[in-house]
Amino acid sequence: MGVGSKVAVIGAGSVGATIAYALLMRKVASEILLVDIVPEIVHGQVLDLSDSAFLGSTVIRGASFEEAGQADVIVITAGAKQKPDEPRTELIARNYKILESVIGSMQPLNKDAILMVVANPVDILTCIAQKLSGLPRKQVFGSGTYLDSGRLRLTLSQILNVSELAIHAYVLGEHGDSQFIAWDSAHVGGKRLLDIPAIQKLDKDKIAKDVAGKAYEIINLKGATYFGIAACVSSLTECILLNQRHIRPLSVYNEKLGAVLSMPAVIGSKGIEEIFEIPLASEEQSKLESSAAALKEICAQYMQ
Ligand SMILES: NC(=O)C1=CN([C@@H]2O[C@H](COP(=O)(O)OP(=O)(O)OC[C@H]3O[C@@H](n4cnc5c(N)ncnc54)[C@H](O)[C@@H]3O)[C@@H](O)[C@H]2O)C=CC1
Ligand SMILES: CC(=O)C(=O)O
Repeated sequence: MGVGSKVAVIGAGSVGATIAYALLMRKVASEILLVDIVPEIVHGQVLDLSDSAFLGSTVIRGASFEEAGQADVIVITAGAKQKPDEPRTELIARNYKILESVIGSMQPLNKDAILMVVANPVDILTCIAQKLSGLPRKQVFGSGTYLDSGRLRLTLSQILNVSELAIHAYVLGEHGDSQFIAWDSAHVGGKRLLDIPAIQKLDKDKIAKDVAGKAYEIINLKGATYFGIAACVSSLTECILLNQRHIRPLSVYNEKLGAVLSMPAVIGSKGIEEIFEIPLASEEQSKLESSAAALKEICAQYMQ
């Protein structure tokens, strides 16, 4: 556990509360501060979550926006969620206002805070948060395609019958409809995935479609997704508090493309320590560039 470390979770709905629960179970922070615009939600979630806190020694409590702004790690989940079949980008008008209000209410922010954006559309909101927060860019990133990459690794692990942890394969670009799989750089146990016969005969377009469509499928069935993202955020928080320097596909600013979107990045106690340029096939590079162009344009509209 990061001794004395405080993690603030803004937005105590399904995603915020499940992240708080995952953090409690993972025992990574000393204190979790839960914040929401609706005080009754915070009160109810804190009462419920505190019943699970005996499994660790983390304190969970409600807090003000000002107090949350002084935390070591601030996770922003506040925002509207997708309706069935609604693309994430359609949330931008509603969630831009919420993000502006949340960041404004937390000012002045702890200058060393790491701000992790989870609310959607995560790439565009991260781009806006980098500007509004006033923090250095390396301290502000989004959960990006870490969740999508986990969905891909789960599928591949079932095909190859090996642990997900043995598979190094990324979904990159937008955490949304224009995402793509970086097949060319993917490997398992030191072997290129594309050299393995079981992978060669796969319908890769179908895999990409299923991975990108998994959130839609879950939302159609039960209204929201929250367990997968909670696992990702609790793991990223641990990585920050313990300076683990794992490489994760996260929404980060790409200098060359002038846009925020997912690339593999080293994450540690100072936030994004380095962005990893990985080899992409020419078709993958084109997909990355067109994702970047679309995201850059939307972000620019909100930055004027
Ligand atoms: N990046 C990712 O991979 C994922 C992102 N999400 C996104 O997370 C967001 C939250 O989803 P859910 O928790 O399911 O929604 P939810 O509706 O259950 O919770 C949202 C919470 O935000 C609160 N809120 C609204 N305005 C606020 C403000 N100004 N300040 C503080 N709190 C405010 C609401 O009161 C509500 O409690 C959505 O944008 C969703 O699309 C969800 C799953 C995965
Ligand atoms: C909702 C969302 O962004 C996801 O589950 O991927």
